[in-house]
Amino acid sequence: MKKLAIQLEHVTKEYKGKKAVDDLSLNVESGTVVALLGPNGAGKTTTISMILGLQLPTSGKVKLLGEDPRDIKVRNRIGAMLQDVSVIDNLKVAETINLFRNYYSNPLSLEQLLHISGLETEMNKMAISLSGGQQRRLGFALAVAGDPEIIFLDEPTVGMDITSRQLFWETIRTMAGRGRTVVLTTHYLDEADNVADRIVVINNGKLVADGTPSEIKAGTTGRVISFTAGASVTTETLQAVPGVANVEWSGRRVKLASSDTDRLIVALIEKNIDMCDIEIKSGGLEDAFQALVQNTNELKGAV
Ligand SMILES: Nc1ncnc2c1ncn2[C@@H]1O[C@H](COP(=O)(O)OP(=O)(O)OP(=O)(O)O)[C@@H](O)[C@H]1O
Repeated sequence: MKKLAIQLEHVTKEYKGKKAVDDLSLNVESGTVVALLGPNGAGKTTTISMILGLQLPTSGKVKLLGEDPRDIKVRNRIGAMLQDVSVIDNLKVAETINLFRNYYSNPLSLEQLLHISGLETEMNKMAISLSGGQQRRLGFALAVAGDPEIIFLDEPTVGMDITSRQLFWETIRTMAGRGRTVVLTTHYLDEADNVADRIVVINNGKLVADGTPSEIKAGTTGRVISFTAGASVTTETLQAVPGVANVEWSGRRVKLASSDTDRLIVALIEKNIDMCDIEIKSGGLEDAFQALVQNTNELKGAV
């Protein structure tokens, strides 16, 4: 069996009585790329910051590489790029990278780090003068400067252009190929689909799905009904149909995600919704995600 890089046992984090993370249990094997998905406020950042030892859980246990995350020996073996990347004033890109390399006993070379962050031509620029996307790439170089065993990336590709994103994901796959564990959050589901070995979906602080991208997509959830709606159909008329929460429009074409498309189509017909060119199919990851989130919100509402 592979070694466990991360262990969460019944972890809960409360802020003023409100649970940001609610009884979350999760094991991550070394060498896996895990994408943590969930809508805004689902608890992804809070989960990562507890795994990193930046926040303590209200209850439950967190282990990183088998140890307490706050243990200094563990901290040297991990790298993190959090949402706000800030750069040091008065230092050039190469100087900033070298400063971080000096913290570690076996850092990657400056050349490697400039290459994987795509910052070779910017190496002599002041870090503060970089664009937002370039600063995130610098943040990535700093996160991996020590050649960490586990890399945490909180929405890493925000602000990056398409070329930078591609280089970035290639680097992540290469690192995973070298046995590194990568935990990332993203709102770009196609990226999670392409890069992750495993997808963990969180909603309202709870785990709602866990599997490979194809397992998540193949689940009973994530089926989609789409149709062209007649002029009388509005978001309000659709939301009055049982089982409809989110209505997605594209011109007159409507898309409804549901865990039970059979029941939903019957309900739409019963309500005399004016529809033509009806299609029912398994959705992509985006659809699976929408349906999972919608289902757990409905369950929460029903409690
Ligand atoms: N320091 C804090 N004090 C009080 N509430 C907090 C604090 N940090 C987070 N929360 C709350 O905990 C919940 C989870 O927040 P968290 O930032 O972990 O979500 P997220 O999934 O990372 O969201 P996003 O996708 O928007 O980054 C939210 O309701 C948030 O308002």
